[in-house]
Parts: sequence; C-alpha cells; structure tokens
Amino acid sequence: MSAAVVPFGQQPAAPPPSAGPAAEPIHLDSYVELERTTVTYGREPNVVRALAETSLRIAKGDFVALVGPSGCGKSTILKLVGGILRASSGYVYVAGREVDAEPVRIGMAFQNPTMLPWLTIRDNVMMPLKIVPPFRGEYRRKRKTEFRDRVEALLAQVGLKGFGDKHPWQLSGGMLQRASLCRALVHDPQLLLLDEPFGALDQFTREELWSIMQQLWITRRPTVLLVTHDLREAGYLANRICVMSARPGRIVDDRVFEAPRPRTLAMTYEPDFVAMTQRLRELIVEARTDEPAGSTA
Ligand SMILES: Nc1ncnc2c1ncn2[C@@H]1O[C@H](COP(=O)(O)OP(=O)(O)OP(=O)(O)O)[C@@H](O)[C@H]1O
Repeated sequence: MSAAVVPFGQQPAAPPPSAGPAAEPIHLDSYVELERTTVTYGREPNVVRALAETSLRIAKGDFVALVGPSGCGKSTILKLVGGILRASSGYVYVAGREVDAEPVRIGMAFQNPTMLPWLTIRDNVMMPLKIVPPFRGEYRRKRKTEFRDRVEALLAQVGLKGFGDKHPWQLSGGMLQRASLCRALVHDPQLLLLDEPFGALDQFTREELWSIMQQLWITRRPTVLLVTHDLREAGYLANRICVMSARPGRIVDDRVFEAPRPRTLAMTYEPDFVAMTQRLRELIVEARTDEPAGSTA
C-alpha cells in the first residue's frame, strides 16, 4: 500500500499515536520508518541536539524530499536510514527490520561525487558490484561481460556513452555527478539516499540531471530519500515533500505533490507549482525565524 495521497496543499492524516517501545515496525506498509527517533551528537558539556522526536513513514517505491533550514538535521535523517548513525532514542526500520539487523541494498550520492582517481569511470561505477552481495560473489566471472554491459548501459542512459575508459579528472563536475548516479544505481538498490547531489552544479546541468534522475526513478522505482535546499528540485522530483524545523529538527509539514510524470521544466514555472514552492519557502523562513509565515519579505 502506498502513502495516503491527498490533494496538494493538504496534510496527510497524522499517524496514529505510538504504542510504546516496539521490536517490529508499527506500520508494516512502510518501507522506511522512523518512530519517535531522536539524535544527540557528542557528550556533555558539548552535546548537540540535532534531531527532536521525529516520526516518518515512506512507502516502497516512493520519492520523498526533505527540505529545511541549514543544520536542521536532514543529513542526520539520511545517515540514520543508511545505518551510518544510531538513533539516540526511538527506532529506525528499513524493509521491515531494524536498520542494522539485516543489510538492504542502498545506493548513495552526495554533493561531491568522490571517485577513486586511479580507476576508470567504468571501474568506479562498477565498484558496488565488487563489494555488495550477492554481486560480489560473481564479480570475477562477470566483470568483463554482464557487469560491464550493465555499467555501459547505465552510462549511456545518463549521456556518458564512450566515457567508461576515462579517468575522473578527465570529466567535468556535471559528468562526474552523472557517473556518481550510475554508481549509486548499478547494484539495483532498493533504497536510494541522495544528499544534495546536484547542489554543486550550475543551473543548466542541474536541471538536465533532474530529468535524468526522474527517468532513472521511473524505470527502476527505488525508494528515494532526497535532501535538498532547492525547492524547485524538490517539486520536480519528489512525490512528497517534508519540511523540517530549525535544529533540533522535526518534520513540521508533510505534503504530497501529485503532478503527473514525466514532469517537465515548463511545469516548474506554472502558477500552481510556483505557489507551492513559495509556500514551502515561507514554511522554511518560519521554521528558521520562528515568525509567522508571510511576516518576512
Ligand atoms: N558528528 C557530529 N558531531 C556533532 N555535531 C554534528 C555532527 N554531525 C552533525 N552535527 C550537527 O547536527 C546538526 C544537524 O546536522 P545535519 O548535517 O544533519 O544538518 P543538515 O540539515 O543536513 O544541514 P545542511 O542543510 O547545512 O547540510 C548541525 O547543527 C550539525 O552541526
């Protein structure tokens, strides 16, 4: 079952009150679930309360964007879901299990597409197949045939056909970010965690990559959690947009965006879309300043 779809501008129904500590996810239909999760970094006297009690449910195959003021805990949520960070309290479930109980295939892409400089783009993109089960058991046998074909097909899909033999320093920032998306997807991850992956790119390259990202999502349908500061990007790519308050962050607004796919750049200039991003902007300003929306020009 997917998350409740409500017309844009309305809040989805609030989740039912929690039933206390749980060993199993409370909502079995959720692929990702944060249940009353908090994160505090450091020790007294240098503690940073990064995440206030936060609950979030994401259906399988959904595309959710997290937006909010700088430092509000967006990346912290990605780290929790990716199993890189443990919650200080509460629970994190992925695919029906507590996050580190059983590994799920995760793809990740960040603002800086770190590539190993001594490897070709093809070998960089192929890296997850070398280390992630069940692919790693077949790596030696398939790396020059099936896995190579898989990488070449992905490179072609993002416009990098013929660049597999190049090294990272021979590619532009936009090309490296395309390769980074290929690396995040090459092992068919069930979950894709994207932390401002297009943030360092110029406007034109960024918009081109939105289109590529949308196409990759439509054809592969991983569950995606995207952190971004770009509200047009959130609206273009995501089905659902969660707005966080200032630190310690929590989700203060959670809305479904129902525009049909494939979405176009032209759509992002339509009045409904502009009104939606304007409303998100107001919510973030409100979250930052604690003033009512609209009081800041
Ligand atoms: N390892 C850490 N130790 C101490 N404090 C940390 C650590 N990681 C993050 N923080 C703090 O926790 C808060 C939330 O950080 P996080 O990176 O999740 O925010 P964010 O919303 O992703 O920020 P931005 O939008 O600026 O990237 C910030 O105040 C940050 O300084």
